[in-house]
Amino acid sequence: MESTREWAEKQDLEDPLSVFRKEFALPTGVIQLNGNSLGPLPRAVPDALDEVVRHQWGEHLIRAWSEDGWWDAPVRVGDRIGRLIGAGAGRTVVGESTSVQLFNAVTAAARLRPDRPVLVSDSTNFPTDRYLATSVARLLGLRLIETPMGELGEVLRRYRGEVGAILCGAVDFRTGELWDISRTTADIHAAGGIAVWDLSHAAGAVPLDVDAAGVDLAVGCGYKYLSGGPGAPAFLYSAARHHDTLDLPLTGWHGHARPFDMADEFVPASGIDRARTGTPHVLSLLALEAALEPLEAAGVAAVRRKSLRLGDYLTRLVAEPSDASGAPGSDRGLEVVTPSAHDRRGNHITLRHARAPEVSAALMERGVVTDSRPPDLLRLCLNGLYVSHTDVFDAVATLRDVLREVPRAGEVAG
Ligand SMILES: Cc1ncc(COP(=O)(O)O)c(C=O)c1O
Ligand SMILES: Nc1c(O)cccc1C(=O)C[C@H](N)C(=O)O
Repeated sequence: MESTREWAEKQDLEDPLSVFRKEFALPTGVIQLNGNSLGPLPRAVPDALDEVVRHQWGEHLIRAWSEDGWWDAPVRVGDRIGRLIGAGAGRTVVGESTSVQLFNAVTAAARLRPDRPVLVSDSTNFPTDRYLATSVARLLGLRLIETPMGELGEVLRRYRGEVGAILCGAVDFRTGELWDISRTTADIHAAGGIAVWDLSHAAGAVPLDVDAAGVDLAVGCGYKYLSGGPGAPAFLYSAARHHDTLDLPLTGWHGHARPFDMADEFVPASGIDRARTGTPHVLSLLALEAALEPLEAAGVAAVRRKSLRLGDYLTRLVAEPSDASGAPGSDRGLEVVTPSAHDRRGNHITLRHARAPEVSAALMERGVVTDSRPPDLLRLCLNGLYVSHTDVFDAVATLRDVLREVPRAGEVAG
């Protein structure tokens, strides 16, 4: 009987991934369901940082750039993230914020199609993506067309021959909807465009194969499913076929072919090294590197399988009668927004409730960490790497308690 806590506990006992939970320093009494915003602290990180700070920086000083591998870290960590997203070696670099890398990638993509006057941007994407696409269009004098992902095909048909860079979000940060990267990229190529994907809500959560999908450029956060910590550097991927012609706007000296020549002119490095910018944020970068270990050991495919099971379990529990009167969950004003099909959803489940911000705040007070997005969306991120069936059971039980107290819009609490 999956509506009992005992059933959930049994699933956890049989779960091969349950060993990975102890790799994270999860606070007692807290259920962490917003790893799509900030992943929890991997236990390996404090010791790794201690080593970097006290030993490498403290004792080796500038020698650490070579002796401790600081110089190579952006590409070394890039290769490790590359393996998680289906990128061959030498195609992914780590550094800067996601926003900076989005600017870098979209500008470079538009420059790969200098004769194309239109830049397309996913209107359902995270705001920073949309703001940056707008800025790139202004800077390069391009016409910006914003479209929801569901209507991209129509836009590509209408502007065929005119579209250059197209910036898409792989997973809708609000609804959790997952888009077909391979098919969409093929459609973009058929229209002569360059596909730039924001993989922030997909990397480390959904099995990806950016090389096989023909993705041109991709960017993603280091602090969500990669658990690299607040402000962890982002990654930038570029297909190898673009490396020689990639004209990135951020021409920092670490991306120079011979940085220590201290030459007058910028000559881009070959390969993905040209996407390096300036001195990397070494502490954050090495924290991210240490954070990757549990995910690498578990494997994205296994984590995804479990996360999908957890998502199915959560939606079934939410739909169950919520009280003795037999009222189904939806009668408490809840609606599941995220598509149920596995190939159409990312790793968070979004519920609609008229008072989502209050519900999320009340859950937080009771130790269930979720978040809400305006105006009425409650997001619950189910990362199979550290979230258990029991967590889901307890979170839904708490949600029911909260819904008894938080009235629907226009309803008096009772
Ligand atoms: C899809 C997406 N892109 C980008 C970002 C953030 O960019 P940055 O790390 O620069 O704040 C987020 C979340 O904050 C996001 O969800
Ligand atoms: N990046 C964040 C931040 O700097 C502060 C608070 C939240 C975030 C997030 O990551 C939000 C997240 N990208 C979202 O999907 O809404």
